[in-house]
Amino acid sequence: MISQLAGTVVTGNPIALAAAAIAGFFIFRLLRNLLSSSSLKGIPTVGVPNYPFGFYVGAWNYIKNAPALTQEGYDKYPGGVFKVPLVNQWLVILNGRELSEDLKKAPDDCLSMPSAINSMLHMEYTMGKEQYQDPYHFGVVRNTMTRNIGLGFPDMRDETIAAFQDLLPATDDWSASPAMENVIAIVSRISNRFFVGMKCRDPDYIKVTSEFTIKVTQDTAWLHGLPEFIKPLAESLFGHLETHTTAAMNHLQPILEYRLEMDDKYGPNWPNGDRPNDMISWLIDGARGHPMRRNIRSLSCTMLNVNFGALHTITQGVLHALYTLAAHLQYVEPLREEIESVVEAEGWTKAAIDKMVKLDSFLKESARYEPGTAVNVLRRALKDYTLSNGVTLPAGTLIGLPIMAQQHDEQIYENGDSFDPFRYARMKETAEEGSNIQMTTTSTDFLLFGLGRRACPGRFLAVTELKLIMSHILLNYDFKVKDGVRPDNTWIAVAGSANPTAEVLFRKRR
Ligand code: HEM
Repeated sequence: MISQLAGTVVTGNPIALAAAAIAGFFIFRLLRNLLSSSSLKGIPTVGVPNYPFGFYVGAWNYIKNAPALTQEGYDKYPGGVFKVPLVNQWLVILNGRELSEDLKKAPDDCLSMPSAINSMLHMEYTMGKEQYQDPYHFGVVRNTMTRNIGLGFPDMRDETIAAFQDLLPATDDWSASPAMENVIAIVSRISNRFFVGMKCRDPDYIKVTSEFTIKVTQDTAWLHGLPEFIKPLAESLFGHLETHTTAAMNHLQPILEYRLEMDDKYGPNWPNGDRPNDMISWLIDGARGHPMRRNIRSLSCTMLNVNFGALHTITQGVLHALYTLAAHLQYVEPLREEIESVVEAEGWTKAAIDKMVKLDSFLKESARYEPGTAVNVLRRALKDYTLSNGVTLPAGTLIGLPIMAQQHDEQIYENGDSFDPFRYARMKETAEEGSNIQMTTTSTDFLLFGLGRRACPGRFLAVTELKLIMSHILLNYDFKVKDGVRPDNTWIAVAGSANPTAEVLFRKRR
């Protein structure tokens, strides 16, 4: 059969050529999976039937049931490791605090975060090749942006009020709001007020930034199924990167041209201190002396990437918290009381937001309980790496931590399977002076923002925005979900999402 097919291929029959290419592709993948599975053979497998092509059946099972299968591996191998099949590779999951510490301590040239993220998000096709090769904006987010949150706070508060007025006007009677659509637009308005000033009021710009964020996640899903050599072509034919970069350039070109011209003349010290203190200026600072970064196209694409980091994640955080609160209205009053008394004493300042301990606890518990992913803190072994339990991960292995199972573990959290909104506020009351219990603190018990040197640098902005948005909702609206039932999350493989189509009912607070 194979020799017949080979013969027809040689004579140039196009159908046979296509069939041979597809067969070759699957044979190549099967061999690759068999080879990589032999190098991981000491590591137990979860969810894969023991017959030829079982890998693919297992990968399909994992797409449908990742949270349950990850939990199964966590329960079966406490403190150990196990592997699950993704469509194109194995994912090795490290259970428990000690192995999480191993991952945290490992240097980047052993366990690499960018390499792991690229293979999951296909960054070069979905977010731009230069963003993957030269992610200088990570440093800008970590340093300049984070230092400026306090200064930007009054604008972000102003934008919170304006965005809610425009997108969710408070009405006397109940009215239903498509939660995800409105929340992503509100998050984009507030974040972009901080990133680009009043440009955030341009609805088309907000549409471009929000759509880019959604498209990266959508394109990532279908690119997973394609062989490497087809991806550039597929993305240029069907993908979003070029369209959204051009759209962002159309919006940002006049602003960027002016800023670059002034930068040529004065550098960072404009006359009268008139230089806007925003993401565009901070990126230009990071791009000075680097022609590949310092041009309209690259800066526009970087702005989209900064938006991607912020919008999807903060939107998910707000939606999970909002759905949970709307289905558990008994927590509304204690939160309102705290917010009102803090604001009465301090006004609307960043320091006041930092003092909202119950709100912080509620949001952290919401993220502990519903982290929105079954596995995170992804890394790829760049060389063979031996864990503290003696297991060696061969070079090339993709690894991650079982955030959902670990954050629900009753050995780590008392009643870890129950939602307890003020658990962290209580911990803070009894903790020693200076203990870091707030949401921005990363640890092996709270993995939402990752771990170690690669932990999310945007988390201080994220938590500020989450608190701004939730405190605004709590003080200005009554809200509920239909029948009082929390809308179900949706899942594809390890990626969960707060329900994308649910409606929340709002009215002016009575
Ligand atoms: C609730 C909101 C957010 C969540 C849950 C979140 C989560 C994460 C996680 C899990 C990582 C990987 C950490 C690791 O593997 O150890 C990460 C990295 C990163 N995040 Fe966030 N993030 C959020 C908001 C933001 C915001 C607002 C920004 C920027 C404005 C941002 C920018 C970044 C960047 C640049 C990295 C890469 C850091 C590096 O590799 O050095 N994130 N984030």
